Amino acid sequence: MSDVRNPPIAEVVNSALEQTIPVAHRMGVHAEEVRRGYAAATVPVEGNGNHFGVMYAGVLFTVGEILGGAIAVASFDTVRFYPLVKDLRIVFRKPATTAVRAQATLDDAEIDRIAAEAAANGKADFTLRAVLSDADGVIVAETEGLYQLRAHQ
Ligand SMILES: CC(C)(COP(=O)(O)OP(=O)(O)OC[C@H]1O[C@@H](n2cnc3c(N)ncnc32)[C@H](O)[C@@H]1OP(=O)(O)O)[C@@H](O)C(=O)NCCC(=O)NCCSC(=O)Cc1ccccc1
Repeated sequence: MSDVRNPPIAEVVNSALEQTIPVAHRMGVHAEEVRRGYAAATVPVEGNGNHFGVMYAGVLFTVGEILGGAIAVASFDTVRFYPLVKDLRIVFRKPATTAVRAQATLDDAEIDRIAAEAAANGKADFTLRAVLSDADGVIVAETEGLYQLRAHQ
């Protein structure tokens, strides 16, 4: 249940995405569920194809990578800190011919470590792994990103 003053975090993320990363919004990347330690986002196949009729690699990269930002919004103090990505590896396991859903988790102990380290040092690195699945639940790609939570200057 939400109201205008207290929208669900996924709505906050979608609004922020539209404003701050419009290229991802234009792809149709949409945060579906976001809470402390968990983020899931989807992207449609329509408009996101490539030269041999499957989802373009950059679209898969984007829907996986964006979870680092979404999970940070729900898990950390974004008034003091912002997330960035330092490194991201992606494995393309199967061609994606349907909408794709990406999801990632961070456990409580890791969230606490990152928050404490960022508070003490002004920055904290963390690894986030995402799994990308098609409409039949087939894993089409996996990502492993090295992110940093960094204090605003
Ligand atoms: C900051 C760091 C990650 C290095 O960190 P560390 O290894 O811990 O090293 P250290 O802290 O020592 O800093 C080293 C040097 O960097 C300088 N510096 C710091 N900040 C700034 C600044 N703002 N502008 C200019 N310079 C800055 C800092 O002063 C220092 O300079 P110095 O050596 O003293 O002269 C750097 O490699 C970097 O900016 N890489 C590019 C990252 C990038 O562009 N990613 C893609 C965009 S994210 C995205 O789009 C996806 C996304 C969306 C939503 C949510 C999540 C993800």
